[in-house]
Amino acid sequence: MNTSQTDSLPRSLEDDRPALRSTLEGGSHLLACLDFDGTLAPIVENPDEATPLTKAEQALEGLAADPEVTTAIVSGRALADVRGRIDTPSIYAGNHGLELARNGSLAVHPIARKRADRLDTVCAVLETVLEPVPNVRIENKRLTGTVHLRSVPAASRPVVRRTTREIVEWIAGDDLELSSGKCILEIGPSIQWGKGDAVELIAADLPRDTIPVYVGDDVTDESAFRAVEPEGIGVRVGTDRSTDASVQVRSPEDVTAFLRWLGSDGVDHLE
Ligand SMILES: O=P(O)(O)OC[C@H]1O[C@H](O[C@H]2O[C@H](CO)[C@@H](O)[C@H](O)[C@H]2O)[C@H](O)[C@@H](O)[C@@H]1O
Repeated sequence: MNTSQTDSLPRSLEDDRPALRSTLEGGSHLLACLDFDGTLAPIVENPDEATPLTKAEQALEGLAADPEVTTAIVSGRALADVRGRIDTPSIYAGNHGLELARNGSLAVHPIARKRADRLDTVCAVLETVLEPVPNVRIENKRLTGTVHLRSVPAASRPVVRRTTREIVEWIAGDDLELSSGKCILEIGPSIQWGKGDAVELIAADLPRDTIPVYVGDDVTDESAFRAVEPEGIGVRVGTDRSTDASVQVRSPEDVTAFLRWLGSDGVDHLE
């Protein structure tokens, strides 16, 4: 990266500096995979208003300009949605890894594609049935769906959870399943496929001694941490629960500082 100065690591990562350097020394290329909400973009009440921090975007642009670095966004959002919010990386995985755009082509998980009509029906029925609940929001992402609870009054949340579970079971049986995230219920195909699988696919195209780095904040990011560790570096945003990431930072501001450090001091340690 063309930077004349070395940036500092976030204070919470200072103790990890020797381990980070020695991991990077093992490779000649870096794969930097970033989650979007809660990682590059602070969590906000209205999902339509999520925007990356300007400095985070700039730090990512700096990394992406380095020929020794490949950057990717790996998001729970629909691919087209997240791509419209940040356009720096060359690779995008959307819907928790069920769709992957790279090298000018788009791959969609075949089972997720087959179950998309059922997902669409579930979302349409939920729109109608949950309509009386104040501020509930159904995000139909074509391959997965999200029921947003953040603005729903606490007293109404149990009924939203129960109704969603019943409707998914009634319409899709075992073909779709429910999981949870930050104030959301996620509805998706019941298959063993997640962000970690997408990260492995992306890494398989890169030089063998690529060091994979994954930064994320939510439950679906855990499979990606497991995919990159221990040869690479998993960075969890948040300190409120246990994680398979080996390092933790507190906020998207810390992620920005980490990305800046990676682009200056970090890449200098690659072979
Ligand atoms: O994997 P990600 O890129 O982090 O996407 C996970 C979900 O992010 C979005 O929801 C979350 O962010 C919203 C905006 O800050 C917030 O209102 C919501 O409570 C969070 O859960 C997105 O809307 C979902 O589709 C993604 O699955």
